[in-house]
Amino acid sequence: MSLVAGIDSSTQSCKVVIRDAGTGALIRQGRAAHPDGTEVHPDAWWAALNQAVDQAGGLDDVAAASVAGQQHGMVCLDADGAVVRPALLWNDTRSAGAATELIDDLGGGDRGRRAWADAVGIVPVASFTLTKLRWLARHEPAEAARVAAVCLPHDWLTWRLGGAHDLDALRTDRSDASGTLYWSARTNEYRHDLLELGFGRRLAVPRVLGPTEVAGTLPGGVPLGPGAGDNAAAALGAGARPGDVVVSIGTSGTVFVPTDAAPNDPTGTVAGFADATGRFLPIVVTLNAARVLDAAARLLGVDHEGLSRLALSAPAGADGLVLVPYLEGERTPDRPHATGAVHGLTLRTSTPAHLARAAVEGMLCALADGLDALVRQGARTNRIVLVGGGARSEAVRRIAPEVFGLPVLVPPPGEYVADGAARQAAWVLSGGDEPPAWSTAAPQPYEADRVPRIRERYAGARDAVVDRESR
Ligand SMILES: Nc1ncnc2c1ncn2[C@@H]1O[C@H](COP(=O)(O)OP(=O)(O)O)[C@@H](O)[C@H]1O
Ligand SMILES: O=C(CO)[C@@H](O)[C@H](O)COP(=O)(O)O
Repeated sequence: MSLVAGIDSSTQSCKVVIRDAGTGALIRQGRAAHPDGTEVHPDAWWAALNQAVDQAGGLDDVAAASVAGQQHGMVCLDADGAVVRPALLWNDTRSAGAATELIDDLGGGDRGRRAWADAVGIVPVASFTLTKLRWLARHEPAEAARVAAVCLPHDWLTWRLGGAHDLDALRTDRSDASGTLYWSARTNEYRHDLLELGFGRRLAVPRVLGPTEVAGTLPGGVPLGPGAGDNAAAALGAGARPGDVVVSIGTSGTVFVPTDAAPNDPTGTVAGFADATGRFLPIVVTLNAARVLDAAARLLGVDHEGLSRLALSAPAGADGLVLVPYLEGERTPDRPHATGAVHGLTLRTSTPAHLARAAVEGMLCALADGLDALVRQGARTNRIVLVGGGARSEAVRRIAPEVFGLPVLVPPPGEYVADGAARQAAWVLSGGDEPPAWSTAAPQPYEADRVPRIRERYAGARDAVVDRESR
């Protein structure tokens, strides 16, 4: 029996799974927390990775390993390979102004957005790496002057695992490269000109590998796969089939479908990422998902189970109470400075149950808006596959079909991003055109009639929010 390791360095924690390369059976696992905040030194990810690997019984007996991770985070290295400053993460919105400037640089407004979508398949918002590089160049010129190379969280961790020091040894994969604004999933090429436009000069960047190319080796010669962005890895781990829309409720909320054709959405709502199999991954991402539930539970003084029970005890639509979930600002829609809001308070709706229900519905409505955008881009949508920490909530599982209007399948709770990385590692070993077929446990189906008034009421409320107070 050969074993493979899959690692997910996500926003809140690092998760490691060790699986049988042939069958996919779970053998061991581990996890360790990451620090809070939207600016994190990569050394903290390295420490968590080592802790999670130790908890998973080490990597001495694995035949291959791959790292997946949160996308877009700006990891800047100097000429000696040292980290220049803590990484700005995907959910750090300080570069919102830089995103607007980059759109202006290519003609401004709709023209600028279309130019970016045509060039690299995505339109600048604060999440994407190049906006962070522009922010760095403008606000920290001394640090910017030291930067010799830029890479992403999963690239850096793969490089460290391989014991490399040389910037030439940096590797990435198509899925993560496609979220930078300086690599095109459609042409499979870097746009060094756009990197220079954003940062002011060219930088070394990782070589972009195909789905089963080797990115380095662990001590002892064990191959490291190319890795992937977390959503592409989740698609691989959840075994999404044509017509399956994956909805992941983690720190971010994501809605995506693997496709053969590159999407092109000049509004920027649908990002044209690549997947981890050589295809594409049209995706809509929100900044507010599981943490909205965390916040609602905190506000109501209950745990997740309590929140779920409360939400399910209120009527569908919460008698008109609507929670707009922009607690971290928002990326889709592009409202980086927005705050959340509660609308429809009456004596009747002023109960913990109504608020709990409104929190679940509001978070899901934002994702359902994303699903509509994917459909406008031609996505086939037969059913929802619900994953991520928030999918553990019974209320989320039962309310999701009412909001999405599609059957919802919930695979057994698991670490689908780490599983996708493990499956990629097994694919590196097996070779061939397709990843190994792993048998998966049957998902739990959830069906309910669509309740149109939930989304209608949300649509009437979602723009009525105020911006964050400037600090
Ligand atoms: N039963 C539950 N109900 C609602 N949310 C949950 C539940 N269990 C975990 N979560 C939340 O899920 C989030 C973690 O999910 P995860 O997918 O691991 O996130 P990430 O990949 O962004 O680190 C946390 O915010 C956690 O509080
Ligand atoms: O920004 C994106 C994708 O565009 C996020 O998916 C991040 O990659 C982090 O995801 P989680 O840690 O919430 O899974």
